[in-house]
Amino acid sequence: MSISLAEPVLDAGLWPRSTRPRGADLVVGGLPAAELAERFGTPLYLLDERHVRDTCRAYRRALPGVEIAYAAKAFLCRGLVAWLREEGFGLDVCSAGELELAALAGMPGERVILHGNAKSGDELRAALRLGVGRIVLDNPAEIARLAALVAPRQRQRVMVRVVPGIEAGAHHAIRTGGEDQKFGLSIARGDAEDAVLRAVAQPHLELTGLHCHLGSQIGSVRPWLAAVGTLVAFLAGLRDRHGIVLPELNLGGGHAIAYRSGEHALDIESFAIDVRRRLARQCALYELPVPRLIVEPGRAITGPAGVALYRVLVVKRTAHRVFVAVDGGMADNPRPALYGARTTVRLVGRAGAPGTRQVTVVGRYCESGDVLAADVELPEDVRPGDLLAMPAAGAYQQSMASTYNLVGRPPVVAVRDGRARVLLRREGIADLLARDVAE
Ligand SMILES: Cc1ncc(COP(=O)(O)O)c(C=O)c1O
Ligand SMILES: N[C@@H](CCCC[NH3+])C(=O)O
Repeated sequence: MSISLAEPVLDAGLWPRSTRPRGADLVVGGLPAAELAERFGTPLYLLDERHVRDTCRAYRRALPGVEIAYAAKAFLCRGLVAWLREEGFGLDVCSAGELELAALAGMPGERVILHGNAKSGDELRAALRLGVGRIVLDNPAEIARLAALVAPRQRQRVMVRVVPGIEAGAHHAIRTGGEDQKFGLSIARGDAEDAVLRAVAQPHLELTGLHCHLGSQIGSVRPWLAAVGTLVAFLAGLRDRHGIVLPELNLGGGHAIAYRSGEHALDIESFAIDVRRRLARQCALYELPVPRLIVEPGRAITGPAGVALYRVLVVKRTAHRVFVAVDGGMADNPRPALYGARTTVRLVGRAGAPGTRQVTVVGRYCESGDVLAADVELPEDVRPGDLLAMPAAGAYQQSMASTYNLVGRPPVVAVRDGRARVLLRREGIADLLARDVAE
């Protein structure tokens, strides 16, 4: 049986859980996509609040006793931080901007973890002022710099980011566990051990443990199991050689989600069971106390809860392909251009012709590489004015958006139980011009 994309069939793993077909439209968070596009304009990003909250609860159920810090770089705004705070999550931040927003949104400082391979003095000072739970040290010089900033009677908790020498992640640009990259300190070269010794020698720093982040969009538990092996062996070495026993282990994020039919998200329950079992076994082997775990998922929390809506402006046939040009593109979603990322596209708001044609969905920006979805099937009568929806749009799209060509960034609207609430408003030309202060 052949199924046309115009028919109301949904791949349940791709769209926010509240998504339902209604005629030719999709209803998300109880609201028809076409109506939301009319009301808020396009491009438009929707975020299903219940989906975010349900995912947080699934993580907490799967990982009792584990500290979970959402990676703010995936997407951040005050409304989201309020949901995360209520769901018992912390926040992983990597800039003074993310840090200040977290504080403004009422995230308790002790639940915040500051990262960064090149933190500025202002960022370190802001972290100390706001009382962040942990600062993750990424290079030896930072250890003395931070220690010098801590007030005389204060003690700042820190972790050391280590490189376990494990390659994992969907694209070379988002792999951070291998030896040849800018983040962290190599265990194999002895850099990590040197940093641990420097950190424990600082009376104003309290070293609580190790951090490692292998990469992003990792679909199998295996790389983390390998990392646990390496990290526990290193912990045992620290104890044997220096009498240092560290009580915490932060395994970072990187949990994969599905962008297209047939792709699988990382199974968080298997992750929880397998990682904890491996950790317990390795620690027993070395007679080490089992460290308390921390994880930092970003994409897995907000990615699947998001939908991007675009309006078709132009359909152009060339000798090579049919281009469907929409009113957004690489500035609001740079992932296809940066990582060759592939996504799903669906016509919404009207029933298309039963037959499909292969098209390339492109953006409106002045780059030939501004391709949102190459070689996808859409109804053969796709035309200007049509509305296209793309799922799994809640992470690393808005947060990496730019104002290229002086086009403002789209709004983000939370949907829940038939109600819509603007989280981030559309950036207008006045916003863009306001930065330009020279006469
Ligand atoms: C230190 C750290 N933690 C967590 C994450 C979150 O990654 P993801 O959104 O893939 O879960 C990242 C980004 O890859 C990171 O650099
Ligand atoms: N921006 C990347 C993820 C980077 C994670 C950074 N540590 C993506 O869209 O896949």
